[in-house]
Amino acid sequence: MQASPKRNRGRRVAVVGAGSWGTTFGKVLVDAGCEVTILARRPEAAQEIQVAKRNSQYLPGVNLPKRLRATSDPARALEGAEQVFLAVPSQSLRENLAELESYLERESLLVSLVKGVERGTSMRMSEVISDALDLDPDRIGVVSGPNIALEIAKEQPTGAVASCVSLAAAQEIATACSGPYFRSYVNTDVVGTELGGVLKNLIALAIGIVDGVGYGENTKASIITRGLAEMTEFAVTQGASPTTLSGLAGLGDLIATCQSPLSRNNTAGRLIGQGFSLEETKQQMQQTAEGITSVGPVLELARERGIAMPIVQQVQMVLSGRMRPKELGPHLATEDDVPRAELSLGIGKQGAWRRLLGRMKGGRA
Ligand SMILES: NC(=O)C1=CN([C@@H]2O[C@H](COP(=O)(O)OP(=O)(O)OC[C@H]3O[C@@H](n4cnc5c(N)ncnc54)[C@H](OP(=O)(O)O)[C@@H]3O)[C@@H](O)[C@H]2O)C=CC1
Ligand SMILES: O=C(CO)COP(=O)(O)O
Repeated sequence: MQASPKRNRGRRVAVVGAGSWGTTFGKVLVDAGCEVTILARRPEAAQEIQVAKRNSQYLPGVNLPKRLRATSDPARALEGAEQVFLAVPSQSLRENLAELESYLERESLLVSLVKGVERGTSMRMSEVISDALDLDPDRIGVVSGPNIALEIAKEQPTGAVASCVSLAAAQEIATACSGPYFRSYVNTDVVGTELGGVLKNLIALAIGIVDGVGYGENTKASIITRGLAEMTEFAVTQGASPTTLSGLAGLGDLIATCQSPLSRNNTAGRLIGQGFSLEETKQQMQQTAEGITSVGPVLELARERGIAMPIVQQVQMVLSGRMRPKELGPHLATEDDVPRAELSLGIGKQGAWRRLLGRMKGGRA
């Protein structure tokens, strides 16, 4: 690795979460020149990173930088941190923030690296942060992109988007996390950047499922392409710009996650496609697969806005055992629908959507 960039010299930041992404992101920040402390919930995990410069559970075989610090003490981790990067599972973020609130610096930026939505509220993580800490949106950022942790931990080059409604804050975040192998671009479309990361997980589950069944590249290409249309329509109805969904945080991450056997969402889908139940799959997965918990809240929001997401709908039906994996395919959702223009985003409420809603009655994944 090249010498640390000077522009981040003296910049203190913290990462909350010592799993595969929190640890990798800590390394990205150190290699970008920041002074980084990771907050781990288990003292032994903090100790291993701090002393052995390893995280054997989540990043086997990876040597972490000497300058990367870790602790399980929130006061020590957050002291002086001008940016706090959050890398815990979406369903625990609210309770984690409540525990951290009293240790946060008054001016610090809170940056979500989390790619899920909250069950029960259907909130995006930036909304959860705002709600839990009563922060102004210009202190809340998001970093998202095609960022498979293990590849980045091995210093394979990639890009991401740092987003905040304040362009100046987005630039600060991007500066902190741009280094020799990780380049951050900026935008102010927090909704689009965040939803790109959430929605690609659902399409990656679909890809994993059809892969597990044994379907080939035509099926997967159809799902990826129609999946991007579903992602874009959904995100736009939530206030996103469509261009964000065709950038790194949308299409970029969709490609990475759908292609990589390292993706946990893709892997979870593959196990289900091979015939394992959702419970068996969760037991086999030792890491966070956000798509499994996001599918319900996303469909809830889609229903509220009256938009159809046939692929995501089918993923939910497969996860809940109401559809066989081999039935999942973009063509099945439109078999009794009126033919329509391929590039139209609007999927409409008629035909297949109603039929799917009918089949859905009786529970959710
Ligand atoms: N891995 C990746 O390639 C990427 C992941 N992300 C996103 O980052 C987020 C974190 O994922 P990732 O690091 O991969 O997940 P992992 O499963 O690898 O690690 C989860 C981390 O969160 C901790 N944790 C689990 N439950 C709780 C809780 N209730 N309270 C506090 N901490 C908890 C775990 O601690 P413990 O070890 O003690 O259980 C562990 O440190 C997800 O939203 C994911 O989508 C985004 C980009 C890339
Ligand atoms: O978000 C990711 C890559 O950008 C990681 O995807 P998984 O959570 O499916 O491993």
